[in-house]
Amino acid sequence: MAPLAWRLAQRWCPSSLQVISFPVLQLHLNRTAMRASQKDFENAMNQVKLLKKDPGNEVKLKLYALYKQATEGPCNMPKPGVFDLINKAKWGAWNALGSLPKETARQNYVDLVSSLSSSLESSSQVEPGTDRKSTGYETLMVTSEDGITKIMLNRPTKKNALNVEMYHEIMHALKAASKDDSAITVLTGNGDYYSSGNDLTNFTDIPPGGVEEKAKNGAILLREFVGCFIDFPKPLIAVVNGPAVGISVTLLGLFDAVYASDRATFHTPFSHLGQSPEGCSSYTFPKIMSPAKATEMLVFGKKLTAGEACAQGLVTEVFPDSTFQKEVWTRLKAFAKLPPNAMRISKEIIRNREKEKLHAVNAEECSVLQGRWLSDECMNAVVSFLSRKSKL
Ligand SMILES: CCCCC/C=C/C(=O)SCCNC(=O)CCNC(=O)[C@H](O)C(C)(C)COP(=O)(O)OP(=O)(O)OC[C@H]1O[C@@H](n2cnc3c(N)ncnc32)[C@H](O)[C@@H]1OP(=O)(O)O
Repeated sequence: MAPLAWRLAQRWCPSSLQVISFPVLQLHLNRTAMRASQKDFENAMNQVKLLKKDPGNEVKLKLYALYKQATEGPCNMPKPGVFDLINKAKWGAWNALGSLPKETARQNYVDLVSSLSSSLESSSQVEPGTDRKSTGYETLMVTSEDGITKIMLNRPTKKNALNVEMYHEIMHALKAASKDDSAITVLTGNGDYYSSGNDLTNFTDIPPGGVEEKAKNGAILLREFVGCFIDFPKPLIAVVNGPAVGISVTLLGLFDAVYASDRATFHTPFSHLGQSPEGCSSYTFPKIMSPAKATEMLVFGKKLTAGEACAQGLVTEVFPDSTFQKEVWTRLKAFAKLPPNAMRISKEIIRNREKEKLHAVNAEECSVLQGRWLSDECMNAVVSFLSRKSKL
């Protein structure tokens, strides 16, 4: 039996299958299960040697840890002494994988190398100062043109739900955009949705450490992810092309401007999902729109139209859907011609005095959410969605 199904059955379906449609979950798990062969693993090891760019220490540590876990299993080395910094870091990375099965570590190693090969290769092909299209991403389309780096969420058939890979790719794309020669950065969605928020299937892949480890890893990922938005140094603009849900809404409080189509809606149904606000919205929303209006959205899950979101200050301006792309991009191209250093410095002076506070809020929200993810309220909501029993 697949681990998630087993755990959910144990924990949330005490007497019957009324809450969870078991075959649906099982089918879902079968569809998503992938295993790398020994040959794939060996190919990946060879690929690492061919990487043209140094992927950096953090990634090298991840590779080391996954390699050791895949070949030897859980960490079996004694913890190095305090002054043995390099071996201590390696030990820490390996030990953090706990009892992750060898096959999963092998698969994660292969995935990581494959993402490195594509992203590093694509960036190494870029000539400085030239327009470019990055094809190295699985879940994004990233282009840089006319002084604008556009990060487009690209899972239109899943309403641009953010799976774990997408969280990592967005962080990667933001880090790259913060250093490239564009003046402004834009986040938008491909298809009819801006984003349906966190991909609820993220909850299905339960590691051997159980739901507690899953929740802990989720909180670490979320904190790092939101931190990238807090620290982003250039003007960051959201082009909200359609409905936005959950984390794709809460993050808007960290953007410097938000342009929305009149088709867009803004929905944060955290209580319905047994969850709590993230993306620093527990701090930014009351400041932007008043505590009572923030409560309507974040606690009672009130869905706002684009016009309402604009009236409450979350959205900068709303455009008719028929002319949205044309009008917004004309405007953005004009902004991108402004002196980039002046824009950066002005953003810094507007945002910097809040940064420390935002990081503290982010940490607190992630820790609260970690607890919520372990609650029956949350798990029932996820199971209900996955078993096709509910939608927002
Ligand atoms: C680790 C960091 C965690 C950060 C914490 C973040 C919290 C949040 O973001 S909370 C918000 C979570 N989002 C949702 O609860 C939305 C769930 N989705 C829906 O309710 C609906 O899909 C819809 C209202 C967004 C759209 O409905 P509809 O127009 O009828 O389209 P479908 O439901 O048929 O969707 C097409 C396709 O996409 C899949 N999908 C859509 N959203 C998600 C999602 N958030 N997670 C996973 N999958 C999603 C949907 O299941 C369909 O898939 P297929 O059936 O395979 O075609």
